[in-house]
Amino acid sequence: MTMVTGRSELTGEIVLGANQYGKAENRVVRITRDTPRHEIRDMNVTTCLRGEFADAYLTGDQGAVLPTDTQKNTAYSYAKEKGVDSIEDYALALARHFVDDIGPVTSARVEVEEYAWQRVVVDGTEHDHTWIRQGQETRTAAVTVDDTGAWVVSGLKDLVILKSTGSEFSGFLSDGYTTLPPTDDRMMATSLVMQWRHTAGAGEAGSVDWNDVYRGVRETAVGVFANLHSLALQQTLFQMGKAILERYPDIAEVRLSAPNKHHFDYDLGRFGVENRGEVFHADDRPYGLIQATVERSDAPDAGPAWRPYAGWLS
Ligand SMILES: O=c1[nH]c(=O)c2[nH]c(=O)[nH]c2[nH]1
Repeated sequence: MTMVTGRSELTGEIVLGANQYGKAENRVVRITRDTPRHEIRDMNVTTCLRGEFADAYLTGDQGAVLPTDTQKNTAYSYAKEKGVDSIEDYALALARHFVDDIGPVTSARVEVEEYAWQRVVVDGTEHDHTWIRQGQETRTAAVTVDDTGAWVVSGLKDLVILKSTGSEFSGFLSDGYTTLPPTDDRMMATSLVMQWRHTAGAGEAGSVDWNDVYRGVRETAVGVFANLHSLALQQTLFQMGKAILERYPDIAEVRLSAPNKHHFDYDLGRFGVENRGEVFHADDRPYGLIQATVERSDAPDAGPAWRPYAGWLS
């Protein structure tokens, strides 16, 4: 961030700063059909290359540039060649290929979103090749590979969760603009975004059961949300992160972001009707946005683990 201090004329040399490029949002759907019972993995795959690409920007020389079209083709081909046992392993294979096999690439980042499908049940029997899209919840993975190692951040987003009691909010600071009444019984709802950084598993392929850890982390977060009597969404987020770190020693940190999806008691008193937390107005905006990182004091350095592609350069 640049501080604006007043009018000045800058005369320094103009140079190319950080740069990266890739193919964003390849919609890759992989069906495994080796048996009559098919499996589906539905992904949104983003590839990003970092390396010796300055000439493309400075002179237009494309000699070092692996086209984004080729990156797209590789993402689709790897879904077939390597399969998609987990989005983490798929992303690691793809990122490693770009770093190991494409000369000018010094670092590759692959970001994957996965959409969940639920097998339909027809006449009491699970159907072999038909599914229904499961809500808006999305599983995510962001993998970075360079010559020195690999970093894996797993996550989820848009997990919409609500509890109708077991939440309060009171004792807050108040000033002349404060109108919010304290409450010891409110609805609490959010659309949770969570990412967790692994310290293990980036080495040997198959050394971490990413799918199993994902299920466990999600289960832990949901359990805390449901069972903790919450004094604030802030407290709930910290306890979620803490429980995840306690359960998984290989996870270094958890980042959580949670919009407070406000549900206000609708004033039925105007009609002489009592409303005891039974009828709410679900407000979609504005919303409180509560965010926290829960981390270990001895967590190893994050390196490029959080350096994003889809977003902006950092
Ligand atoms: O859990 C909450 N945290 C807040 O910081 C806050 N602020 C607010 O108005 N309601 C809430 N609820």
